[in-house]
Amino acid sequence: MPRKFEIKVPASSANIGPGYDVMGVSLSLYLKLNVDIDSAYAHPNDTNDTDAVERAKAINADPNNCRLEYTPSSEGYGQVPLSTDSNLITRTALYVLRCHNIRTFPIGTLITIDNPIPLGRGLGSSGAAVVAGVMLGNELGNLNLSKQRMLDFCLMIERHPDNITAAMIGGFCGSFLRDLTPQELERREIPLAEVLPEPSGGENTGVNPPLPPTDIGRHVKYNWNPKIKCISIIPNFELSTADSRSVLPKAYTTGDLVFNLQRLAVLTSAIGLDPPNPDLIYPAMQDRVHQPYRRTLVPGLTDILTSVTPKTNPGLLGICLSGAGPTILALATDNFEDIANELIAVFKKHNISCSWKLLSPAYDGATVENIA
Ligand SMILES: Nc1ncnc2c1ncn2[C@@H]1O[C@H](COP(=O)(O)OP(=O)(O)OP(=O)(O)O)[C@@H](O)[C@H]1O
Ligand SMILES: N[C@@H](CCO)C(=O)O
Repeated sequence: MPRKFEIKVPASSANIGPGYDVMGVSLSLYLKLNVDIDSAYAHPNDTNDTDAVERAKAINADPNNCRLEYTPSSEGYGQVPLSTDSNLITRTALYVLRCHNIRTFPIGTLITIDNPIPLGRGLGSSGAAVVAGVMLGNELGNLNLSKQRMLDFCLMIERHPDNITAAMIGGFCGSFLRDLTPQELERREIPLAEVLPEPSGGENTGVNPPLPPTDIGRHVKYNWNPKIKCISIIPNFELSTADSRSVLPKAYTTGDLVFNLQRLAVLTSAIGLDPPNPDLIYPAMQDRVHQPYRRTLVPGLTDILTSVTPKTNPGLLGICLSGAGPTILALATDNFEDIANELIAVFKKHNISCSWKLLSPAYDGATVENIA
């Protein structure tokens, strides 16, 4: 049966200052997958229709029966792999399908991806790609997995829960990973290469990958005062999450941990209060667990985090590094353009140029809509 549907997954900003690997907010910037399945695409009747013949060639050349395209305006266009064995979204979908004994996509699958989320900038591009891939596998395999179960699959790939929980569930979320039994832990710590084999080998690969343990992640959704908007200042360079995690220490002092825990406890409620209080939010967004160590990777970060305040810029509530950086997230109720220009000017002093976006929380999280 031919079928068309759209998967939509929001960007996200993780940590929000003190909530390293714990907090995240989804943002109104959406990765979209347009999926069109018709077995007739693989065998066109009209051999004079050059588009149909090209489409069939691409589908039949792919070991997983799929033609994958990005819109030319997409972030990552010409950069991300289009082979379904290598692309993060389709590899993730194949992982989910193979866990359920389905080896490839349905014959004649066309996927067009529109991605406005900049890659490697701290706006959860990989989290959105993983969530989209898990939802794609769920739809293509008619698996009827719940969002809670889909999060387990996401956690086998992106192993911290903050971005993926916000992207899947929507809104302002807190999350943790439950204690796993030694057997479950062994399964979850299987190297990524064994979860997502590359190349996948199409239908000739007979071995199923490891199923995730059940209910790995636990989460809550906090209130977010809708007057609070998210200004994202996006520097023109990429910083991979892996590199940005590699500079963090293995242990912390009690003083630094208590500093973060105190702020985290206040911030989770302060963001829902009305009116939003900058005297509470600005200091509660400070952090001693990741931002101080990432200063070496983001020129100007110390300046940004200290020189632009609610006193210098009315309307501003708080500032932090977005995810692993280098994007800066500023929460504000007013004067968005002035605040953005001020932050861009600080980066400019450090020879970094930036673009900016005014975003809001994406309350619905990831969605699937049937088109036909
Ligand atoms: N839409 C996409 N299609 C294919 N691959 C993607 C897509 N989005 C992200 N990726 C992959 O994820 C990588 C970026 O992931 P990374 O975790 O380093 O940064 P991020 O997710 O943007 O930032 P953060 O996790 O700090 O929010 C890209 O280089 C690319 O390999
Ligand atoms: N909590 C993660 C988010 C980025 O994926 C980090 O800061 O490394």
